[in-house]
Amino acid sequence: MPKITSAKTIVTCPGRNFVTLKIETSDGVTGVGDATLNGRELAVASYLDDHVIPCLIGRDAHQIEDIWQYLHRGAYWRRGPVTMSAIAAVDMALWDIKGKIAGLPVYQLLGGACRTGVMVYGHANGQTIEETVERAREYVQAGYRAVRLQSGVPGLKAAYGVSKDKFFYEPADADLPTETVWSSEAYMRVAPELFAAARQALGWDVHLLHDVHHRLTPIEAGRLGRDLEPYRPFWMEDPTPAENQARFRLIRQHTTTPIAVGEVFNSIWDCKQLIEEQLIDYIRATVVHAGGLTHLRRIASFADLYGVRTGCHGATDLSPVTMAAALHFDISVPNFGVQEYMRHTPETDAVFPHAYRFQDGMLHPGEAPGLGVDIDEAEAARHPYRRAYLPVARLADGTMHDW
Ligand SMILES: O=C(O)[C@@H](O)[C@@H](O)[C@H](O)[C@H](O)CO
Ligand SMILES: [Mg+2]
Repeated sequence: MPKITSAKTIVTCPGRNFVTLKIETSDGVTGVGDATLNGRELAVASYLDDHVIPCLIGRDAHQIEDIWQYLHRGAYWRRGPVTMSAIAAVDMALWDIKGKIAGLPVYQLLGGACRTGVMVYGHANGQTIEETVERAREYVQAGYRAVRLQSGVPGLKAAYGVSKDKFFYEPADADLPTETVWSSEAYMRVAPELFAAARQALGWDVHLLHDVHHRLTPIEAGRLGRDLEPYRPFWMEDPTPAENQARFRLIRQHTTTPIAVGEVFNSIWDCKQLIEEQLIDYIRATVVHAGGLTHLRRIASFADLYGVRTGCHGATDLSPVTMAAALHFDISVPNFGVQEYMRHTPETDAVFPHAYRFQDGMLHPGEAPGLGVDIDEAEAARHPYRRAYLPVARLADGTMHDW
């Protein structure tokens, strides 16, 4: 059996920080896992280096479930984004190793393909509605079947999801958190106008998505959902903070606009009530922050009981290792919805060579054994860590709000 002989974390910053776990076995087979937690990267690297890796050495790399249970139960202190991202990285690397030894792409080990490819959505954004719709048109012309729309808000210097760069979006932009000012009132006026303009320009054959990014109260979210209904959004994402899952009952009472939640979740307990009360339509939890493929499959199976579909997070702060692992998950689950695909920069892709390819609005994980992604350590070493924080948001009167 392939024993784990060594493991290490690799921190690199090709334009933004990534933490990668690399595990080596007695067979000489290696596997990689993403351990990136935007703005808190070194916490996960330390959790792995100082607390997890010593416990891995000598274990049977094939025992993915037992190692998962050992790291989850054995820590005593359970859950949380740092812990579950570290466990996720181990899980991804062990599935990578298992696939390489079996000579099969991981999706074949997960039950095989349930679809020909994985529908993805791109990110159209702009300072104005016109700019955003123009970007969306470019995504449609590039073959995307689904596009997220995020525009600036008149009167606000910055709005979530609006990038200075036309194609790439990276919110962790400063050595200390950038302070932004938010107005829900101004935002709630412009979002329906954005969707009206987009439907007018693009028609009905493209899925349009939107990320509220945790910023509204439940009743405001109910109002926004109702205002968007004429434009049939594919989903309204993160309408309100989800620590209290019961908050979503009020939104559900007021709108049929589909709801997606979960990119900040790290375990099934964060979404159990949302799913069993059918308060959401898509679960956004992803491989790197929700305990890896092993735990994410449990969440997807539970969601399937209630007709909730997957819609995994796929922002640039999730490395190509997560994107590769997510595609093996996406193509193999029965209740797949859509996969976010915020493309990485060429600089990042050079550090993480990968097999997945975009074609006709879809990604496919490829047929390489394992996850089909690796880390070029020499290239990674060229990009030293650089501290970066996500922004924070305050209201005009200084009250802390949700970014
Ligand atoms: O839906 C999304 O992609 C966003 O919510 C992310 O861009 C999110 O802001 C970042 O992943 C935070 O690091
Ligand atoms: Mg989001």
